[in-house]
Amino acid sequence: MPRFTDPVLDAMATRRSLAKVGPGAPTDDELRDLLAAVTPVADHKALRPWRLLTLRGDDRARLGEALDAAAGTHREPGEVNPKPFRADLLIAVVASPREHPGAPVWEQHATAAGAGHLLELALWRAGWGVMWRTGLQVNAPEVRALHGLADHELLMGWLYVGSIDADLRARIEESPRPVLDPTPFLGGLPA
Ligand SMILES: Cc1cc2nc3c(=O)[nH]c(=O)nc-3n(C[C@H](O)[C@H](O)[C@H](O)COP(=O)(O)O)c2cc1C
Repeated sequence: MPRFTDPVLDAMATRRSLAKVGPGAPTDDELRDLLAAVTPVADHKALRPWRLLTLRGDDRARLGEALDAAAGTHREPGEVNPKPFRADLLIAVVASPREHPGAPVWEQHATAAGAGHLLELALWRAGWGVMWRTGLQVNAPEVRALHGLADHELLMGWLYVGSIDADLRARIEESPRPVLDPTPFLGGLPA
């Protein structure tokens, strides 16, 4: 793949999700610093229709219990749902739209999704491995209640964040994935 000389375009072109990440995660202070690169997300009427929640430590066991309750999964005593433990930090991306005559809810969801994507890229550039995950129970009542969502809010999933082994990172950067054919993505108005 031809590499972009512009570092932002290069980061966008070479980012990839990592299903397996190692221990460690950015602190809330580090996240706040990265948010300076996220808050400029395109936002019709500047409604700021999103917020983030960090889940660490035992929060992940609580998430596992909520997911199990939502799915009707029963486990043996002492057994926990392992899925939320795939990373030390989960960042819940919450769309938090409001009624506005000039910016319908779908546009506000688009802004929240944009914030999630920018944060994913910012974390990647800061050296962290990230994967955005949802699952069938993402907006189940038990899961929504755990996150304290209001009725109008939507949980857009969690960014699973952890460390990347230096060798893996080097391998990824040395062998970027093939570029997708841009043709299907670009068109004009039908005649
Ligand atoms: C909103 C959203 C939810 C996603 N949920 C899942 C998921 O639950 N499980 C999964 O394997 N991938 C999920 N993905 C896809 C991965 O995050 C990732 O984009 C995909 O594996 C492709 O990898 P790439 O980002 O390196 O191209 C989701 C992506 C988005 C944007």
